[in-house]
Amino acid sequence: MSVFTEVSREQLEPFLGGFALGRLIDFSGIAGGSENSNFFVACEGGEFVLTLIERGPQDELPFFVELLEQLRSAGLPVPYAIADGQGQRLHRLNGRPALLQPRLPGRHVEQPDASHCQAVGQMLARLHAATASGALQRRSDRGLLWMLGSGRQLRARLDQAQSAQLLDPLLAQIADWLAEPPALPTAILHADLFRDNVLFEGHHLTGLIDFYNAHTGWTLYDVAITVNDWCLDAQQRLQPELARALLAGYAAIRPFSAHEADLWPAVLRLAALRFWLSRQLAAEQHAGQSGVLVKDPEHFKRVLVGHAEVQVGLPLAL
Ligand SMILES: Nc1ncnc2c1ncn2[C@@H]1O[C@H](COP(=O)(O)OP(=O)(O)O)[C@@H](O)[C@H]1O
Ligand SMILES: N[C@@H](CCOP(=O)(O)O)C(=O)O
Repeated sequence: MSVFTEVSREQLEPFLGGFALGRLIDFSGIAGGSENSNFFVACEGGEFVLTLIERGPQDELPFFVELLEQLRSAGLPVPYAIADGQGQRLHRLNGRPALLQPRLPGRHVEQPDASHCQAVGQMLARLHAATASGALQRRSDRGLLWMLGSGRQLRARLDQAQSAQLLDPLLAQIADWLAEPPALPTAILHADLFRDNVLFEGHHLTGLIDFYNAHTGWTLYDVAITVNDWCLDAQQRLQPELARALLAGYAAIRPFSAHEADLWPAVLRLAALRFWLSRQLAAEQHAGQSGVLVKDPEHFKRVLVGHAEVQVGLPLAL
């Protein structure tokens, strides 16, 4: 499923009229998304992406508009909400909040090599550097407390050996972190920088998209989320060459501390658990529904198992 709310030419033309982008040439729904309704829109004045927001707290949309403006000002290749002739960036179309953004060039990389991973690491560090001041803040609805609660529910469905091996140590760690949060650097995290949210032209990174999970958090956690998607082999174990390249790309801009290096194995597992839990939840919510793309929760269980088999430490400056 990708377009939840259809848009007609009769609705789109007057909407676009407010932006002075020339005549509408063509538009089509985008099949790739899972959260919102997205359309590629071609006008005489250029190529755009129209997003109708389907879920999530709508009063938080100004946060995302502001975040993307801040990242754009820092020179990152991100989409941003285009202002109409009245200076409005947030709109409504067909009963939904609507944003019009530039269409970024490039394609998703299915099978990254070390050079792609290094570029992703660098770009993630730039994202964190641009937001580390703390001027913008957002709480995650999938933070440690949510993971502890959802993890305990998942535990009840696993056999004892599996929960003892995979979940119990991690849930104990989360409880400790909640009681005494570690002092780690924070910034705004993308928090979902998977391959389907990055665009490349060859080896040139041309776009970061889909910031709707962005929130304030430990930058190390964002690195872990990213490594857990970009740097795996076919059995969902870390591929050391790819992980080293991504971490080196990141560290060239934001060096890691010894404290981060100590916590890295646990944070990497935490990041795997987060998506195991959210996929499990989605699978249960959408069980039996046709047309809804449900991603395999077991994938992230295997990532967690893989972290016990292959480890790649953080590089530290000498
Ligand atoms: N600004 C953009 N430029 C180019 N392609 C985009 C842009 N925004 C979205 N897309 C395309 O649309 C797809 C779905 O967008 P995404 O924001 O990931 O949707 P969802 O939030 O529904 O998952 C992306 O995978 C990408 O191919
Ligand atoms: N990239 C994620 C999907 C986004 O996570 P969400 O549960 O916060 O919408 C995945 O592959 O599971």
